[in-house]
Amino acid sequence: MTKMAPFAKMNGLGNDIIVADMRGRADTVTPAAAIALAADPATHFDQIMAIYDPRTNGTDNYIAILNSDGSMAQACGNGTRCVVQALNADTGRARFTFETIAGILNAEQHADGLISVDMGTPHFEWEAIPLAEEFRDTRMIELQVGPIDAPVLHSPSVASMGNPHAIFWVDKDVWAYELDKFGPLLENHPIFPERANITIARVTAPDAMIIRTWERGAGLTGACGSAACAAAVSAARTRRTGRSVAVTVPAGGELHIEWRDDDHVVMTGPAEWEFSGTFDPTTGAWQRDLEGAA
Ligand SMILES: N[C@H](CCC[C@H](N)C(=O)O)C(=O)O
Repeated sequence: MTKMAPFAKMNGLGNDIIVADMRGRADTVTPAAAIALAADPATHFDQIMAIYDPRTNGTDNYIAILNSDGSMAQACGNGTRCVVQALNADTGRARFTFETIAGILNAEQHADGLISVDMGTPHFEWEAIPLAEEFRDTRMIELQVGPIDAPVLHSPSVASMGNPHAIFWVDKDVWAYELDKFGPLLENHPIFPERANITIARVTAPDAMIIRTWERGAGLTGACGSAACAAAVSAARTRRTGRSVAVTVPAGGELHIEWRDDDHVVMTGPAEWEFSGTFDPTTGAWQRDLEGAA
């Protein structure tokens, strides 16, 4: 049996996150361990954020992101805020530079407890998202669900925040759509060779929108930070909003997204600790820490 590793069950606005402390170890969190932890209702998560020792000079930690189906994700905004809060509690530091498979990102915990993550720059080229075929205008690609002459959802914007996103604009209440039914079909549509995170978005003001997301590899979630970023930049690009937007997420609560003039997207929001335990990174066997234990 491998040595147990500490973890914290946390959430970022209802996005269920496990922060796994893999610092100082040579082993990794396996897809099998992720699938086992996701299957247990007590530890069910949307993403595991595994914190490793740094691989590159100038970075604090390497972070691997696993979805609940065991696949890897390039970005997880809500999870990154949870990592910052966990490391802040451990080290007292407020600013961090992380490396992920998608690159380097900076994050900071503010005095009021909110956490900002610089999610990097968005990409809109069809090859970058990626799409299976060329689309000159990624503000509105040809894709629809429902009857051909009366589609329920159609013409999404597509964007990469390191990971692939499609945003369907709607006028009605976002809860009126059967995202549990359409999400899996769209996530796995052949137009998305690496699958995609699927969001429906309703703009409610020039600086506000409400979204729901079907996440690649995780399904319906309480919130998806990178989708909020992808929706905000897509809304600004299509002149639905300005570059500073409050995004309401399904679990309730808001993320603030700022698309800065230097093209970086900065997401600000809370993170919440739920409980701590230890787990076996190979099998996913776990136990809860005793309440009040030192
Ligand atoms: N919940 C995450 C996104 C996970 C993305 C993942 N589902 C994928 O791209 O495979 C967030 O807050 O950004």
